[in-house]
Amino acid sequence: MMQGASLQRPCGPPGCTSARLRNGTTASTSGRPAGGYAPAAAAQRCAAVHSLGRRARRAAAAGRCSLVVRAVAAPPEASLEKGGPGATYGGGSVAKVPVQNIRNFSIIAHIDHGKSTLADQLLLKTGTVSARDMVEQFMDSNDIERERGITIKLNTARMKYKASDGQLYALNLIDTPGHVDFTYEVSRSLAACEGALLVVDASQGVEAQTLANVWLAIENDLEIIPVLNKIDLPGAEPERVIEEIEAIIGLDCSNILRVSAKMGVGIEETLEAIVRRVPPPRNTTADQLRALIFDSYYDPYRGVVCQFRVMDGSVSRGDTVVMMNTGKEFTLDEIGVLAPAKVAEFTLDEIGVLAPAKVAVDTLYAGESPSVIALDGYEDVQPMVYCGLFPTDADDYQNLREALGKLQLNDAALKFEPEVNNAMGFGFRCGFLGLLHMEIVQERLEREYDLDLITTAPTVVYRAHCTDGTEQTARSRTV
Ligand SMILES: Nc1nc2c(ncn2[C@@H]2O[C@H](COP(=O)(O)OP(=O)(O)OP(=O)(O)O)[C@@H](O)[C@H]2O)c(=O)[nH]1
Repeated sequence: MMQGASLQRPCGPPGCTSARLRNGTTASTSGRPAGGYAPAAAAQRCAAVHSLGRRARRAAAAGRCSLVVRAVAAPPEASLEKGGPGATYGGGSVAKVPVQNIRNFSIIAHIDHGKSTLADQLLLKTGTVSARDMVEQFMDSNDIERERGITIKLNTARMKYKASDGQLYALNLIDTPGHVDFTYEVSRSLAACEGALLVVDASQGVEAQTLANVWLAIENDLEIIPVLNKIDLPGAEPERVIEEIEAIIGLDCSNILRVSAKMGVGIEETLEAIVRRVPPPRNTTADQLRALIFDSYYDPYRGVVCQFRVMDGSVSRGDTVVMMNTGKEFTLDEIGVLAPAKVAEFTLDEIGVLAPAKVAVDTLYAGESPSVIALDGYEDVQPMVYCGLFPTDADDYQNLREALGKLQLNDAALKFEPEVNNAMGFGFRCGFLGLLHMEIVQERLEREYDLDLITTAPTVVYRAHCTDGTEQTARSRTV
């Protein structure tokens, strides 16, 4: 380590073989790459990470709006040129997209009403994913999502679309889960958008999560575009469902979109509706940076990667940003947008990302002023179901602690605290939003972090209002 130079933080994740110093130089660090990768592979990877920076710097100066990123190794042909307030697309084609041509939207619905299938069609229609590369539920990248056919995490993708007005638009999409246990993911997604496609199954009509998600969208002041999906089903009753939407939700359905995501019907109309009805983000490029982190995850190569929406100002690689809640400062090593899967388009313009930080949700800002007002965050979630998680091998206790910490970055609804049990030793008492959430967390810990776990029977907490006017809480034996 160089004398007199304080280590700011690793430029990559644990295992990356270099680190950035406060004096701007890069120094080598020793140690094996995380995850058991050979040092050569890590070094190669690290070089790819650094190479992204140049593109980011050129591109991001303009930025406004939006979603995220996961730093993806840019394909060699990805080009970012011309700078300025516009988007530049990879794959050789370069096009500018001014702020007024950006649309940030979510897809919300009750479980299984067809959100992910519709997202697939939008990706196909816009050419973001080729027909050859397309697989069902393309955006559900997690193995568990694929196996179970459900979405458990919000997923983002950026698409370019040439609308009927001849202009090119950048459409930033967030696909959300439908199951009630993952509602927290939906609320976070909606905070980063101006509009939402409300998908309703034409054979089932308005369901519990349709309503719950609509209220969330209304709370966030979003433009809601109703979409009647599965019109191809023999049991579809479009007219009855339209009446239901109007009566129960109060949405005007005179221009409702009639779609069959499965058969690819009504997709062009949906894209046009997004362009015409979802308002563009406000142009605040000249303001001081404020960005809302709506998701994050742990990458073994890069450390913590944050997905954020720039609400005001712009962001560039190399900027120093501050996490409002913790007051911690970070330098942005990489920024970019998330093309679904780690392929193709890698653009780094109006969108930004990535700061290593131990937060799942926070406001970022840059500059001197301590008077920056925090963006509305998210409500703190209250777990509904609890269970104890204990490693079968006591030596894995520390690994379990680390795994829970990393998983929590990607799942802000997960709560945990240490617990000691006479029979099982040291472990954690964990809180979940429901039984499915509990099952998924358990499965992710076992699969993604290679842990063998013993799980105690789930319990819920009751709050009893006693006749003497007191209030008591009690834990049920099992759910
Ligand atoms: N017939 C028909 N089936 C559809 C259509 N759209 C989706 N489906 C089917 O409905 C099922 C659920 O679709 P998904 O896209 O996974 O639903 P989802 O809303 O994303 O589900 P969650 O994310 O788990 O809430 C799948 O079997 C799809 O093939 C459609 O337009 N017509």
